[in-house]
Amino acid sequence: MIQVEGLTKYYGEHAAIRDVSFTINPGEVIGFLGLNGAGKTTTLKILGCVLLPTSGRVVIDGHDAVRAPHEVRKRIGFLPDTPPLYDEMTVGAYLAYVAQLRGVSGKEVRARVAEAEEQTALREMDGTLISMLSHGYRQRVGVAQALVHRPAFLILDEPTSGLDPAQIRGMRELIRTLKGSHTVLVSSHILPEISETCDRLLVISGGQLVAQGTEEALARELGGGTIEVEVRGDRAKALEVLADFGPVSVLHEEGGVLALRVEASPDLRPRVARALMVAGLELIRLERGTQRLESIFLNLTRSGGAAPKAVAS
Ligand SMILES: Nc1ncnc2c1ncn2[C@@H]1O[C@H](COP(=O)(O)OP(=O)(O)OP(=O)(O)O)[C@@H](O)[C@H]1O
Repeated sequence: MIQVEGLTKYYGEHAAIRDVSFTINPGEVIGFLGLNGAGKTTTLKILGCVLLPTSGRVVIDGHDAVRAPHEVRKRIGFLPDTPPLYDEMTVGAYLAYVAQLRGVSGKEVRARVAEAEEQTALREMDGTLISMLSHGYRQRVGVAQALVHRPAFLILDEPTSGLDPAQIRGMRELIRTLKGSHTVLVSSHILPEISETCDRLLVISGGQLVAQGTEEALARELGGGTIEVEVRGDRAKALEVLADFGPVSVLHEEGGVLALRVEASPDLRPRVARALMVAGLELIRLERGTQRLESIFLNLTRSGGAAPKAVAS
């Protein structure tokens, strides 16, 4: 279990994070969501034992990150925003070096390197110089170095940053395969990525944790969420009916069918359906919108950290 209590970090006069507290249970995959400069990297570096907090504490499986960093480092694997790779080494040699640094015994090193390469689909790159790797493969080596000592807890800072769509899909699949065997904290400012891979979200804004919970629960608590409908009939009437529920946008219009999105809680779907039918519109489709997480996120971060703290589960 990971317990973070009242974590604060000042850079000079500037507080990068303030009074951040959360708990992560074994086996959970947690998304750490925030805009640029929100304080994600600072928090993750403290959890990764590469930065000391100004105040507050991090306890991992009963070990305090400041008082017992060695114990904590054994239990965590950290992919920083820039992976610490040595260009002049081969992938295999680098991973073996990292394994030894992290205390893996000499006779186990080869097996652990092979295991980490297997997990990150790097087997065929074992003998390749790191300087020859594409950005996507370098990210994978970054994840492999975080896994090589078999830590229970993995911290991944923006693992998909700079990857192309195919590589992003590969990284998402990799994170999914780690689910169950590892506890994972993965940061991102890319919403769909977090939504697809994580069990629960921590949302940080202006250095403060502004919400935590499942996507469903946050949508419920914070009134975020959208409803999408397709209707046939009087266009102006459809817009008028939906505007009673929230801001409306037109998604597309084809063959007399109008697709619309309204920013309203998906719980209101039965009322929206009734209102459209009462207004004489032909209802073709009505469902929970896919932009749900984005609207929650924008609601939470719009006020730059002044949003009320919401805990939902
Ligand atoms: N070494 C540093 N010295 C001074 N200020 C810093 C330092 N590192 C970060 N900051 C500031 O602390 C705040 C939080 O930065 P942090 O890098 O933790 O955010 P982030 O959420 O990871 O952002 P990004 O997504 O852009 O990486 C920002 O205002 C940043 O400018």
